[in-house]
This record gives sequence, C-alpha cells and structure tokens, in this order.
Amino acid sequence: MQDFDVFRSVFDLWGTLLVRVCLLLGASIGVSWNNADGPQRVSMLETLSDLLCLVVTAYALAKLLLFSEQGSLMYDPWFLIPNVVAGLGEGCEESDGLINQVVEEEEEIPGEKEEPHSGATVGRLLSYCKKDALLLGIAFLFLLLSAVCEAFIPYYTGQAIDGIVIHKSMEYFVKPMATLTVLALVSSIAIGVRGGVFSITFARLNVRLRNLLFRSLMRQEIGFFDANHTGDITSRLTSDTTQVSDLISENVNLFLRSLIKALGFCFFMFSMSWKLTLVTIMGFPFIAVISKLYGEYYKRLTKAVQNALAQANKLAEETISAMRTVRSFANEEQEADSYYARLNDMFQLNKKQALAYSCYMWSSCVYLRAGSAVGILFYGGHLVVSGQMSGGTLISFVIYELELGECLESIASVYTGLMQGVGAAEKVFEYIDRKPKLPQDGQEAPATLKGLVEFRNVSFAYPTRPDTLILKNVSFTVRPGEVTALVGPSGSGKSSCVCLLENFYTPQQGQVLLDGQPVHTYQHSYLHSQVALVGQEPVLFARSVMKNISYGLLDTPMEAVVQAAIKANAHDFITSFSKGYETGVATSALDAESEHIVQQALNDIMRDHTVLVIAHRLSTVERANNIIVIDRGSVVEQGPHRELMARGGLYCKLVQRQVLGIETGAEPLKPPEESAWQLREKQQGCRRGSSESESTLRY
Ligand SMILES: Nc1ncnc2c1ncn2[C@@H]1O[C@H](COP(=O)(O)OP(=O)(O)OP(=O)(O)O)[C@@H](O)[C@H]1O
Repeated sequence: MQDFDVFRSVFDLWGTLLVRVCLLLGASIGVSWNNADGPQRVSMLETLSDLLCLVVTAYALAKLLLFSEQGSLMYDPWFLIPNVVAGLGEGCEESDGLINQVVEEEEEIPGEKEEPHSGATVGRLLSYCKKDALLLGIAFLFLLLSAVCEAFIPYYTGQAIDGIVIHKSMEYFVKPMATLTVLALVSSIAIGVRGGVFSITFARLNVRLRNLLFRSLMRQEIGFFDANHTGDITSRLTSDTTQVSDLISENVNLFLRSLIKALGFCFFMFSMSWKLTLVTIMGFPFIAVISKLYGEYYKRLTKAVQNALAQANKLAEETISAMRTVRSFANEEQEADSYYARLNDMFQLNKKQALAYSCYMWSSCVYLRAGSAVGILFYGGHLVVSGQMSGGTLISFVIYELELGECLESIASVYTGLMQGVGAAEKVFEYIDRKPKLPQDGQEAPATLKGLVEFRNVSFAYPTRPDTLILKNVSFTVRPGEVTALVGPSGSGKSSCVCLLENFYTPQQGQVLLDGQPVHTYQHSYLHSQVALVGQEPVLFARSVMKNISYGLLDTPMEAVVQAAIKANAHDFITSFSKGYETGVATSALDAESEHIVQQALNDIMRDHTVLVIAHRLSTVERANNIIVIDRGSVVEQGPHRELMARGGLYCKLVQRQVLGIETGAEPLKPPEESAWQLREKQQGCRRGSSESESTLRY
C-alpha cells in the first residue's frame, strides 16, 4: 500500500474485485438463508448492483489504458487475473438474472393479467410483417448500403485532411474527395428508397392491425359492448393503431439505421485507435442502464396517457351524441368544463413525460457531449503529441465519435418511441386476443323451422350487473304462426326476453328454445336469418338505401331489394328521391307518416310469421293471439286481450291507465282508430280503483 502508484499498481483493481465478490457472495448467502424474501430483495437491488458492476468494469478499462502507457505491464498476471475474474463476475450477474426470473415466476398469480414483455410485443408486431418479408428485405438492403456509405464518409474526410495537411498535394486530396462525393450520392439515394419502402410496409401493418382488431371486436359478445364504452373501443381502433404503426415504422427504421451505422463506426474507430475507442465506449453501459429505466417508466406513462385520452374521448362522444339532452339542460358549459378537466388529467401525465424526457436527455447529453467529447480530445491530443496517431486520423476519429454519439442518441430516443408504440400495441393486442365469452357457435341449421319459441324457467342477469336478476324463472311459449305480445311496465324485462331469443346473452338458468332446441345450438348466421328483429327505432347505416335494405345479405339481386321495399311500402318514397335506391342515408329518424306506412307493412307481414311483439300500438296488442304480461322480471299473467281485461289484473290496469291517461302528466297515447264502444268496453272491463304504481304500458 505504501508503494501504491496508480500507473503501476494493481492493488486498487483487486480492491474493486473484492467489493464485487462480496456483493455476489452476500446476495447468494442471503438468498439461500431467506428463501422467501431473499430473491425479491436481490431483484429490487438489480439496477444498483448493475451500476456498481459497470463502475468497476469501467475502472478496469481505465486501468488498462493507464497500463498501456507502460507497455509490458498490460500482460502482468496480477493485472490480468482481476480482469478475468471480473469477466467471470459478469457471468454470475447473468445468473442473478435467473434469480429474478424465478421471482417473477413465483409471483405470478394464476388468472391474474400478465404484464406483456416489450420484446415479445415487438416480436409479435414484426411477425405481422412476415408477409412483407420481401419489402422488408429490400428496405434492409438499402439500409445496409446507406449505412456502409455513411460509415466511410468520416474516414475519407480524414484522408482528405491528411492529403492537405501532411502530404500538401492535390492528388492526395482529390482522390478521397471524389470517393466522398460518390459515397454521399449513393447513400442519399439509398436513404430515400429505404424510407419509402419502410413506410409502405408499416402502412400495411396499420391496415392489418385495424383489420384484426375490428374483426376481433365483431366477434365479441354483446356484454363486452355493455362493459366497454364506445369511446374507449374506437380510440383503440383509431389512435392506438395509428400510434403503433407510426411509432414502430419511424423507430424501427431509425433504430436499424443507427445500429448498423454505430457498428460500422465502432469498427473504423477500433481500427484507428483501440485506446481512444475504449475511452469512447467506457460510459455506454451507463447510458444503457439509464435508457432502460427511463424506457420502462415512459412505457407506463404512455399507457396512462392513452387511458386518459380514452376517457376524454368517451366524454366527448357521449356528450356529442346526446347533444339535444345537453342543450335541453343548458349544460353545455359544464360539459365543456368536464372535457377540459379530462384533458387536464392527460396534461398532468404529459408533464411527467416531459420532465422524464428532460432528465433523460440531460443525463445522456452530459455524458455524450461533455464527458466523452472532452475526454477524447484530451486523450487523443496526448496520442498525437506522443506520436501514436496522426492529426488527420484524430479528426476522422472525432467525426466518427460525434456521429456515433448521434447514432446512440437516436437509438436511445428510438427506445422511448418504441416503448410508446409497444404500450399502445399491448392495448391493441389485449382486444385482438380477447376470447369472446360466448358458447361455441352451434351447428344446427334445419331446412324448415316451425317457429315455436319456448322460454323455460329462464333466469337472467346482465353481465355488467351480475347480482341483479332481470328475469326470474320466466316461462312462456310463443306458438308458430301466432302473434304474441309482451306487455309490462317499463324496465320489467320485455326487451331482455328479446335479447335472449336473439342469443345476445346467455341466461344464468333455464333455456330459450326454438323448435325445441336451445337458441345457441343454431348456426349464428342461420339463427339470425330466421329470427328477425324489427327495432322500435330503426337503425340505418350511413350507406345507400339499397345497402341498408340488403344489410347482412351477400350478393342480393336488385329485384329482391325492390320486392322487399314494395312489401314494406317503402318503394314509392325511395323512388321519389332523385338517386332512388342509391340515395345515401344519414338519418335514422322516421317521420310519423313513414312510420305509419311501415307499421302497416309490418301488420301485413305478421300473417305469415311467428311474431313476438313488444307492441307500440294498442291495436296490435289487442289483435295478438296471446298477451304475456311481465312485471319485475316475472310472468304475472297471460291470455288473449278479452280474457285479461275480464280478469282485471295488471294488464287491465295498464290499459286503463293508458286509455284514461292516468299518468304523471304524460299525454296518453291515442289508441289508433278506436271506436267509442271499444273504448267503453275497455273501461268497463277493468276493475277500478287499483293503486298500481307503474307509469306506462309500452304497447
Ligand atoms: N345492457 C344492459 N345492462 C345492464 N342492465 C340492463 C341492460 N339493458 C337493460 N338493463 C336493465 O334491465 C332491466 C330490464 O330492462 P328491459 O329493457 O328488458 O325492460 P323493458 O321491459 O323492455 O323496458 P322498456 O319498456 O323501458 O324498454 C332494466 O332495469 C334495465 O335497466
């Protein structure tokens, strides 16, 4: 210790080695003593121990440079042994990684959502580009060409400078200059081609992702759309997919370009001066650790920003779609404030992102710009002065170093961008991978169907409210060829019965049978070609009239569409438009006159079908062969109109209320075309004086 000389002694090197050995041994002993908490504690200190080991390794490299000044000392076994052991130590660090893996595996709780691995996500994204392997190959080829050309440019710049400074000859100057010009031209062309091909490839990735996501959404059960807001879903379909393809395209391009260039630069730098190269790369691992930490943090923030954005979109969508309600409550300002509050939530996260980015850029630039550049000039100057290197080579080296710094900065920023893209991709994949919670599509598709519908002891709760039974042990039969009306107070469960018949949901108990078979055993397309749902408020898509009429049917001939329109009493008003069946539709509101015409058409069609009707009009209910009255999820009575009126139960009371308009200020629905005696009959048929609280009868 007394003779310690930093240029000649290896004592300090052995000291650092001892620290590392203690760390690893301590960790190993700790883990073996405390199997329960040990691995977790070790994994928590992973970054710190990584940093410490990197410091030790960097110190060993610096020592190597110092010893290289003394020549033979470099090969002294007392110097080599700690370096070899340090190398073995790195191996032990790898096994440290194994411990972490064990910890992660132990922590995994079955059924709990696993955090996807970024590498796996990028790999999966690239696997979607498999079909574009040829395009990617071409892009990669041009990428290689441009990177190689760019890697040679500083080398020839140094040659040109040496030509002027050392040789002082135009011949020595012109040759490298000509090569430089060719290199610059070729690399520019290659950069253009590479960029274009990459853009096309990733535009195709965008199309694929959206296509897969939309198809997956189309497969999901109706309960999924109850649980997830339209705004969230559309934001994944639009902004998340765009972010994935944009960020991945931009960053994969930049990453590969920077990586190949960096490798080329390192090669030239090593061949010029391995000592200066060591000085340059000594700090890179530190940047790598910082980048990793920052990348993970940024990825988490990106997910949070996406969620905040989805919340804002949800609110905007909800408000705009209910604009009439908003206006009628004069609530515009409050809605605007709520939206602003959501945007502010997002902005808070953006601020965190910006701060993290500043800190990260600050730390990497301090190293690259200040530490590394000054160190190289200082040590390079020493090498030139001591005759170990020419001035031109130093200039080439400095240019390489600057370019390398840029490449590494790009790689680091690419990492951030990639993490952002990966965060968005994970959200997209979550929906793409979602398995619909529906029983397997059935196989039944009989040639003929009688149309017998039976509800057998059906109990049902919506998936979003699993504890509230909407239907309780409901049983009824809809006989073929008859009109059956479902009647009951608002919220009693009428529409829910229709949803079950349409196989939108699965009942918790009991069965919904069609011709004796549970509805889910029928082929999806078959069931919906046989069971037609005519909504109270028809949904029209923003397409032509023709496409709306033939919706869900493939290659429907025009004649069939016209026939359907004639049957629906719609042909005349469709042809009155200048574009006829090609008229674009933008509204789904039917005016009273059109509604009446459509209703008449429905009445005609009812004759040939089994009809379950939650009727709008008293006349339809009256005419029904059977009326099923539902109250709070249970069937309370059923029978034809007269029978139910005579019984004087809930149905009778509902009719009475409707006819007399005993409602909370609501105008009674005018029974269409009813004669005075019919009305009287209704009023007399009911026992008066009931104290029903239900508000309205939905005919
Ligand atoms: N998708 C859903 N998710 C959760 N609950 C729902 C859903 N749809 C309806 N409900 C609830 O189920 C109950 C029954 O609703 P349903 O629409 O079947 O009644 P209804 O008799 O058709 O009422 P209305 O005549 O007002 O349309 C109501 O309390 C309603 O709030």
